[in-house]
Amino acid sequence: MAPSISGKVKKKISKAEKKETASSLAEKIKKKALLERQKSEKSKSKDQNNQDQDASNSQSKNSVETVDVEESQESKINSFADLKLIPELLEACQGMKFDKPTPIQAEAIPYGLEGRDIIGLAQTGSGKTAAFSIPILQALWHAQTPYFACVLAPTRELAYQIRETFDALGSGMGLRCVTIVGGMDMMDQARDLMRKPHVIVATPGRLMDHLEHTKGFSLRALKFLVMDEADRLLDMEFGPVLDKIFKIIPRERTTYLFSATMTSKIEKLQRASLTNPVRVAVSNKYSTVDTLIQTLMVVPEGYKNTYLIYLLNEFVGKSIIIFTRTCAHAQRTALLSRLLGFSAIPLHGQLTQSQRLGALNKFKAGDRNILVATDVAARGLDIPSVDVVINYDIPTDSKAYIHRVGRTARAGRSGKSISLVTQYDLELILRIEDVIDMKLPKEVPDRDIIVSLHETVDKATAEAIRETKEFQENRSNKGRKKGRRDDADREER
Ligand SMILES: Nc1ncnc2c1ncn2[C@@H]1O[C@H](COP(=O)(O)OP(=O)(O)OP(=O)(O)O)[C@@H](O)[C@H]1O
Repeated sequence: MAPSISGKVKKKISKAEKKETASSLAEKIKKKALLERQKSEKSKSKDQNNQDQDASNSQSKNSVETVDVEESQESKINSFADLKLIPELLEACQGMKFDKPTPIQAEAIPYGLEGRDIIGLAQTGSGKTAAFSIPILQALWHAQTPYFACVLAPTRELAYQIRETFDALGSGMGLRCVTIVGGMDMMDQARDLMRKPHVIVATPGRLMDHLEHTKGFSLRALKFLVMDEADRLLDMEFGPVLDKIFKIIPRERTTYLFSATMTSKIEKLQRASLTNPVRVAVSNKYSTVDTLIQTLMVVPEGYKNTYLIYLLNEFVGKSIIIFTRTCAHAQRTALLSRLLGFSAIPLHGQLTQSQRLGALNKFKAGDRNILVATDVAARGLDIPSVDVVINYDIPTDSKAYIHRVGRTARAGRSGKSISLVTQYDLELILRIEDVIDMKLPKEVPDRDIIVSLHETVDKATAEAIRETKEFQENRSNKGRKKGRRDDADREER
């Protein structure tokens, strides 16, 4: 046991020394905490990826009984007419300018029409939503019963988007579809549910609220359950509420799991209680699309915002999504961009639901050409015009990287992604390169421009930090109820 400092010696330590000791100690503690955090983040993502990897390595044999349908098989389906769809659906596809089925649609829809459970795996932007909507609508045409299908999505914005696809495809068949998500009025939703909708698109938390509290509403008649972004929904933070939902919906039903990145963990898939599912995989486990150009920029400490503004200058006028790890980063980065004359808007979980929908609509309409978002916008959002995705913060989960960059280069269009990499991110980037099975080429900015920008950006950053603090104080002063978060955005703070 190290001898403790004697009383006399202690007295001699001057106040200044104590302060000095304290501040260097604080510095040490901060550094240690940062290292701990990075270590735990790395080990968490390493565990996550290793588990996934282990399970996928051994998954084919002892996984849920499935039939792999690889794209390599020459698909017999070359047109929507080949699918023998009802005329109303054929006309809807034509109206949406769907000339021919995408690979996932050509492979999955026939199994759906046969009544099979499906695990659908296809790249981002490849038409998975229509792949699961069409068989449901074809079956609904012959059944015409309320509460026929329920689609679960991990975020509110994605739920709205899926509802739009159902409305468009079901436009000729008197479809009644409702969206049930957090952050919106419960009474309005209860009224919508009493109108006996055919299809319910929901985030799990709010759906469970209604199943527990809305009189007369039940899913006893349910025939189809879809989990879009299924691997995300089967993550632990949705565990308890999903288990409750699985307990009260009929086991006699058709179940679809779709995603661009699928979990192979057997127990997770079994929780979704699939019956002899067919696994339709038209891409390998984790792949990004070929029309996407992906690069990275190594950023020196303290220069991240300058590099970001350098890129915004490079891509002036383009439609850009910037992804950050936390709400505060999203708010601050949007404010910084606006202070420097860019048309940016934030989207994150600390905004009200109407602010979130407003931000997304402004971006979709082109009123703002830069959306600064947390991972609440990483999955599923389909905004055809997005030209560039910038990873301001590198995601700790490699799957989040695939979904983020998949917001561009959709439906065969080209797109670009750039990731800003600091010395703390090297391990994460190596893991991402390993998962997507490609080395991300480095881009080097024009040094002179960086130097000329740095001071201005630094000043604007200080102002953006001040305004972000103000935003967060106002928000907590309003005492916004800490409702349950539907959004699976575990890294939002
Ligand atoms: N057969 C088709 N022909 C042309 N465009 C299509 C077709 N099917 C879907 N699309 C369009 O492709 C875009 C992407 O579709 P969707 O959002 O369903 O992709 P996704 O695979 O679900 O993507 P993500 O994995 O990011 O959720 C949408 O704009 C959709 O309207």
